[in-house]
Amino acid sequence: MSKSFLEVDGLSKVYPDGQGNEFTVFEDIRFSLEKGEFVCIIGHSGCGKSTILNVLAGLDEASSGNLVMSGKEVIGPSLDRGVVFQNYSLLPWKTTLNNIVFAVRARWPSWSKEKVREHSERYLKMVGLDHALDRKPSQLSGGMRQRVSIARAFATQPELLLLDEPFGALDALTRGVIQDELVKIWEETRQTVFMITHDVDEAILLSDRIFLMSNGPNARIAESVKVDVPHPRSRATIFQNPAYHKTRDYLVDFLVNRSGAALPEDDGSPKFVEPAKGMAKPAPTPTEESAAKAVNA
Ligand SMILES: Nc1ncnc2c1ncn2[C@@H]1O[C@H](COP(=O)(O)OP(=O)(O)OP(=O)(O)O)[C@@H](O)[C@H]1O
Repeated sequence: MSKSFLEVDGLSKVYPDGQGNEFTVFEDIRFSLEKGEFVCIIGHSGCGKSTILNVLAGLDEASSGNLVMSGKEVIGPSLDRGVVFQNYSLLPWKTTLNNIVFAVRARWPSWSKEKVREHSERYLKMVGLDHALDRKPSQLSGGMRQRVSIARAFATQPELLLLDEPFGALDALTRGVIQDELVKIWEETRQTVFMITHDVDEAILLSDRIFLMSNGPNARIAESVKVDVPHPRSRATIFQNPAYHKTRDYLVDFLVNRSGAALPEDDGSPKFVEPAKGMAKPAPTPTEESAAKAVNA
């Protein structure tokens, strides 16, 4: 059987609850990613999204389970996995360009100075920052800093890019502009991305698939939702596609009505659903009996 690029098998995270008992944040998390896929994960606060991302990054350890990328077990952090957090972590004493150069040089130590510079500039151009190469982070807006962080992460071409709510701290207008830039840079590079977001529209704009997590404790990745909207996508036109609305309705219904009790398949893998082909799980129509119970409750 052919293996996927990334295989996550039976991951769980358990903390002591401070009263001598254990608290299971999530359990039996199973999923796979294919090379070049963009997958977002959505779930209510506290279900364990950041913990899963940190485990993928090698910055945290799972209590149990396996993680295999390109046939090799993932242990500890590596340049093969790049991370962008909500709060940009640029080196304040270096210019925009040199923040990228620093990372590119670490990734390819044998490259010439010219090649490193040309490569770094190309990625800054992709996020519209070629006019700000010589500015220090303190001379950039929050949105510009986050664009540098994204350019830096893509420029080092990690096998897997992990984005933890990268736009969470930005205002809605800036967020929209950078979402379009992220679409553009991903269209050009087609890197494999795993991203956390709380924004349903952002997830649909960016993803090939969206993982839906049930609420914690004992959270699971219950569903894998296909986003059947052709690439290239743009914020300005995506809402014209009927698949966008069907997918959106499906996600909102999950988050509002179903995330408390949603379960994956019996083998632990997420249920695969394609909302564009019709609501895979319509809300149950109330029967006379259930309606009477609801009225009398
Ligand atoms: N060091 C720790 N000790 C005990 N519990 C922890 C620790 N770190 C995280 N947790 C708990 O693990 C759970 C998952 O946290 P995590 O940050 O992964 O959730 P999340 O889904 O990313 O949340 P949010 O959407 O709010 O960012 C939370 O209930 C949190 O309180």
